[in-house]
Parts: sequence; structure tokens; C-alpha cells
Amino acid sequence: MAKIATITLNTAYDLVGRLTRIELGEVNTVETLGLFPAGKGINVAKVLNDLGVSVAVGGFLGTDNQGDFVQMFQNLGLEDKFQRVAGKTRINVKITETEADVTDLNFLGYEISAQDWQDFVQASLDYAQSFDIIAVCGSLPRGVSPEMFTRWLQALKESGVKVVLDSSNAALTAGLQANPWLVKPNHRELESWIGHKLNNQAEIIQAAKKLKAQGIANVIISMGANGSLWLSDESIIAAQPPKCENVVSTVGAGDSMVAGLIYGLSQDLSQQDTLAFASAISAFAVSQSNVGISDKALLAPILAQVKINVIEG
Ligand SMILES: Nc1ncnc2c1ncn2[C@@H]1O[C@H](COP(=O)(O)OP(=O)(O)O)[C@@H](O)[C@H]1O
Ligand SMILES: O=P(O)(O)OC[C@H]1O[C@](O)(COP(=O)(O)O)[C@@H](O)[C@@H]1O
Repeated sequence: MAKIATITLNTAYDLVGRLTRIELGEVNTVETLGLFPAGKGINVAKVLNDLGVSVAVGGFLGTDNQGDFVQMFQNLGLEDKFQRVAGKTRINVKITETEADVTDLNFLGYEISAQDWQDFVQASLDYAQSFDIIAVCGSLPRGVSPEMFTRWLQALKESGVKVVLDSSNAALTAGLQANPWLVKPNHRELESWIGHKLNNQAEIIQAAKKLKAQGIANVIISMGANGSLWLSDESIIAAQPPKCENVVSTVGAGDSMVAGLIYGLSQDLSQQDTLAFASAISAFAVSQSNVGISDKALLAPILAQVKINVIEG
């Protein structure tokens, strides 16, 4: 069984709510309440854990408000490799309006000192030796520059572990320079990497091929309700999940997809079965406000409706 860890450098509490419409400058009454320990790597670990895979979690956690995270690690039995740093883990406010548009207000959290980073690099390169796959997920906290991130990812890769990268903006651009084993940008993130709009599937594939040609074995592009594409050394395939009729929140859809991909790959499922499974998990994710799979039986009917198309290979 493959040993898996996720690393979240910029963990977050997600404060999630639902509103018909946000009125700027007015008092808005939010109809729901959810406050979850999150950040991309935490979400990936939670979904993998729900699928029965044991996972270690690492990165940074602020000492001031770590309580709910520690509780969650204990409740789920996640191996805690987090480095504690002074200050608070940030809070990300996510408001879903009726049409499922999510407005994110991502606040600032802890700042990483030079000593924190040095300690983290040493510790993570050390524990990386005992894992087969490490998923590095999310943005960079203050104090970690894109250059520092690229250098660390390169060293992580050289340690022999398969690196999965799921990030955006500066962290994605910097991370891609280290040529990870698998990346999952969404449509918008691929557009910003290539520097122009991608208007149809052919244009998306062309851009993804360019990314793959850099030396990345697996490039998966997620496209929201339009499904996903996977370019591997063997083939290019597309997945179309069933349209979710009742979208509650799209927060965590990408993380759920990354967890599904890691699950399939670590269980030696075929490329097609892996993408179908990851699509079912991510389609399921949009029907709930929190991240995770409360009941695995709910996945089967969604999986049965996922369509896979072989485009090349
Ligand atoms: N409305 C939807 N209906 C069904 N599946 C969806 C929907 N939105 C997202 N998904 C699934 O979640 C995956 C990831 O969503 P996406 O929005 O592209 O990722 P990210 O959260 O990283 O931006 C998609 O490829 C798809 O499989
Ligand atoms: O580190 P980033 O890029 O700011 O992202 C953190 C946020 O992403 C999430 O993990 C959700 O990500 P996805 O919607 O892409 O799956 C939230 O839980 C978290 O607040």
C-alpha cells in the first residue's frame, strides 16, 4: 500500500455560509454556519481518510488557534507532522449565493520566519523518505517566496517521492518549475499559466500539452461542471460527471478531485477508472457545504453516470 502525505503551507479555517445575494455595504444575514479546519492539503487528506487510506499531514499551523485542527487529527487518526509557528492560522470566508457563485475573502495568517522555513525544509525532506506520494497543496504564506518554494519542491522531488502539486497563482507558477509528477490546475489557472484565454477543448488540450512537455508526467485540467482532461504518457482522456442539480458549494471540489486521483493511482486503478472515480468524488463534493465523504455508498450512483472519452492514445 502506497504511503501518502499531504503538505499545506498555508492552512486555513473555512467559514462557510449561504446567502441569496450579497448586498455590499449592507447588513447581510447568513442562513447557515460552518467553520471547518481546512486548506487544500487538509481537505485532500480528509477525503482520502474517508476512503479508508491512512494519511500523514504536514505544513504549518499557527499556535494561537490550532485547537480544532488538533481535534480533527485525533478524531480522524491523521498522522500529525505539522510544524507549529507563532501566530494564527488564517480564516477564509466563503459565501455561496443562490446560483452557486462563491465569493472568497481570504484573510492573512501567520508569517513564516527564515528559521521556521529552514526547520521545515530539513524536517520535510527527512520525513519525505518514508512516503511514496506527497501532495503539496494551496498557496504560500507570508515569508515563503516563490523562489524558496521552487527550491524546496525540487529537493523534495530529488528525494525520490512522487510530488503532486495543486495550487494557483504565484505558487503554481513557481511549483511548475520543479516539474512535479502530477499537477491539477483548473481551466482558469491553465489560462493564467499560458497567458491567454482558452476558449474550447482543443485549445485547452494544446496548452496542457505544452505544460506536459515541460516534463510533467500527469497533467489533469479540471473544468468545473464541464468535467476534466487528463494527459498522461499513454493517452489523453476526458471525463464528464453528471450535472449536479443542487449545487450547495463548489469549495473543495478541486481538493476532492485530487484525493480521488491519488486514491486511484495508489490503488493501481487504470487511468480511466481513476479519472472516473475522481470525477464522481468531486461531483459529490459540490452537493455539500463541507469536504469529505460521509457515506461511500452515495458515490456509486454518481460513478455510474460519469462518461469517459478517449481523445488520443
Ligand atoms: N457543478 C458541477 N457538477 C458536477 N461536477 C462538478 C461541478 N463543479 C465541479 N465539479 C467536479 O469537480 C471538479 C473540480 O472542479 P473545479 O471547479 O474545476 O476545481 P477547483 O475547485 O480546483 O477550481 C471538476 O473537474 C468536476 O469533476
Ligand atoms: O491555499 P489557497 O489557494 O488560498 O486555498 C485555500 C482554500 O482552498 C480550499 O482548500 C478549497 O479549494 P478548492 O475549492 O480548490 O478545492 C479551501 O478549503 C481553502 O480555504
